[in-house]
Amino acid sequence: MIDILKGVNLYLIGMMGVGKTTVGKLLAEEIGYRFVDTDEVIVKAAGKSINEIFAENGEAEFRQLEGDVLAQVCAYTKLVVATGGGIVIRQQNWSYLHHGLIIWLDAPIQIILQRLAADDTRPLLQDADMESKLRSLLEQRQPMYSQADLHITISATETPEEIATRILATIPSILKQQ
Ligand SMILES: Nc1ncnc2c1ncn2[C@@H]1O[C@H](COP(=O)(O)OP(=O)(O)O)[C@@H](O)[C@H]1O
Ligand SMILES: O=C(O)C1=C[C@@H](OP(=O)(O)O)[C@@H](O)[C@H](O)C1
Ligand SMILES: [Mg+2]
Repeated sequence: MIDILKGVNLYLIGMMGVGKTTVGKLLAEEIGYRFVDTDEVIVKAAGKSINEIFAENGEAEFRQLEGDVLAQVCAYTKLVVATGGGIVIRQQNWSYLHHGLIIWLDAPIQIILQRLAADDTRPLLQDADMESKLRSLLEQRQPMYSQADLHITISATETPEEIATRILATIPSILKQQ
């Protein structure tokens, strides 16, 4: 796997709660890559939480920081990058994502709802009607997520380890197509 990837970065995209951060760490361990989470880099650089950035600086500034972080990490190789779910909405981010292999983790809304029902760290989901909010975000973003090189649909019972294994098993076939 390491040989055929030739150091190319893996970028995980997809909705909040699909498991980009969780699965990304496992993928990196498995293939001996370093793991980067764009949200973690932003939080460290800003010295405040994602909630605080959204509340105090606004979403537009968060998106600017997110794009800046992506541009910086693209200079490195051998990375698994877990992105934030909204990274796909800026067209210019795609020029960076396309430096590597883009993997869309996709899960039914019901799975995401279960996972994030008690979560208060995603400012965009602090809405009385979380399900409608998720549906409208997905509707808006789906055409962009579908530009990924690899589409992985997750079932309710699949563990992060199983998902990472499935991704790694599928990568050789997409590399051949490119
Ligand atoms: N395959 C899985 N099965 C069960 N729970 C999961 C799975 N993947 C992630 N989770 C849980 O779902 C929540 C969101 O996962 P996270 O990796 O933060 O998603 P994302 O980075 O895509 O927003 C976390 O509580 C995590 O532990
Ligand atoms: O979908 C989004 O717009 C967001 C997703 C979050 O990351 P995760 O996808 O890792 O939850 C985080 O970047 C921020 O709360 C905004
Ligand atoms: Mg994440």
